[in-house]
Amino acid sequence: MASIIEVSGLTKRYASGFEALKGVDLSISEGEIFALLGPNGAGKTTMISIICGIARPTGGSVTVAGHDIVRDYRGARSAIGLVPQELSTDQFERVIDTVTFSRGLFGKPRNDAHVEKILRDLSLWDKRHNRILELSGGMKRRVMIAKALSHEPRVLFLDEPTAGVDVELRRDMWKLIGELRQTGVTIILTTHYIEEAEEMADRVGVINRGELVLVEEKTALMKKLGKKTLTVVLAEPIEALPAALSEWDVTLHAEGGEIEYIFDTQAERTGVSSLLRRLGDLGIGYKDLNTRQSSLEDIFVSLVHEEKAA
Ligand SMILES: Nc1ncnc2c1ncn2[C@@H]1O[C@H](COP(=O)(O)OP(=O)(O)OP(=O)(O)O)[C@@H](O)[C@H]1O
Repeated sequence: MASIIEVSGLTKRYASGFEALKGVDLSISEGEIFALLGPNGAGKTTMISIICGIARPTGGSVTVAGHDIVRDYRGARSAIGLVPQELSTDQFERVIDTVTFSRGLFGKPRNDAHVEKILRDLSLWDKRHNRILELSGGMKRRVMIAKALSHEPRVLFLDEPTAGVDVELRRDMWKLIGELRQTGVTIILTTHYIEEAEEMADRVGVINRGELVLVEEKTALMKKLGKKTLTVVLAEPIEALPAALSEWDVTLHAEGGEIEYIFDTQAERTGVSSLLRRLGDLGIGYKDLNTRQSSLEDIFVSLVHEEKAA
C-alpha cells in the first residue's frame, strides 16, 4: 500500500538540551491503523506534535501526503486531523457550529452535507443543537473527533483516545475507530492500554527513550514473540520446586498447588512433554493442564525491560 507519512531520521532536542527523539524512521501506509505505544515520557507526544506541525524538529524530515511538514506546513496540516487528549473547544458553543467552524479554519468551503454526515456517523446528529457543556464525556470526545474530521483529512491522529474512560465507552470508541477506518482514513493512535493496540491496530510501534525500538505487524509480532504459559494443577501441593526441574523455566504458584512453565511456541522442542515425563518420574501427580498465549502486554513489558537492562 502507498505510504502516506514518511518520517526519516527525525530528531528533537529541546531547549533544555534534552534529546526527546533520537533519529526516528517510520513509514505509515494509507488506510492502516497504527498504534504507538510507549511508557511515560518516551516521546510519543513529541513525535505527534512534530508531524502535526505543533513542534519543530531539530533534524530529519517528515512528509504527510507528500507535503513536507516544514516547507509546506499548510499542505501537510490540511491532510491531518488531530484529536488531542484534552477537550479543547468552547463549552458554550453548539455542536454543529463548532464542527462547521473547524472546517472553515482550514479554508475549506462550507459543506453542510459533509458536516451532517460526520455528525450522523458519530451519532451526534440528534445533539447538533446542544451546547458542548450539555453533553456526556463520551459525546464530548465524539465532538472532538467530528471537529478533527471536519476538513476531510486523510490521516487522523488520536492521542490516547480512551484515557480515563470507562470500559463501556472504551469499547464504543474502538467500534467507532473501526468504522472510521472503513471510510479509508489512516489512523494513528497513541495509547497506554496495550489491550487497545491489541484490539485495534494493524501495526504496532514501540517507542522508548526517544527511539523506535520496534515496528511490526501486530499479528506477526504476537506470533514471533509469542510465548505460552503452561499451568500444571497439581494433585497435591508441594513445598518447593524439586531441583530436578531446574532445566525448565518453571515457577511455583497457588501456595504450591500449581507449577507454571513458560515456553517458546516457535521452538523446535517446547519442553512440555519432557517436563510432564519428569513430573511423572518424580511422582508428582497433576489433575489439570492449561496453556495461555502471552499477550501483547507481556511482550511490551519484556521489551521495555530489556531496553532498561541494556
Ligand atoms: N518543552 C519541553 N522541554 C524539555 N523537555 C521536554 C519538553 N516537552 C517534553 N519534554 C521531555 O521529552 C520527553 C518526551 O516527552 P513526551 O511528552 O513526548 O512523552 P510521551 O511519550 O508523550 O509521554 P506520556 O505518555 O507521558 O504522554 C520527556 O522526557 C519530557 O520530559
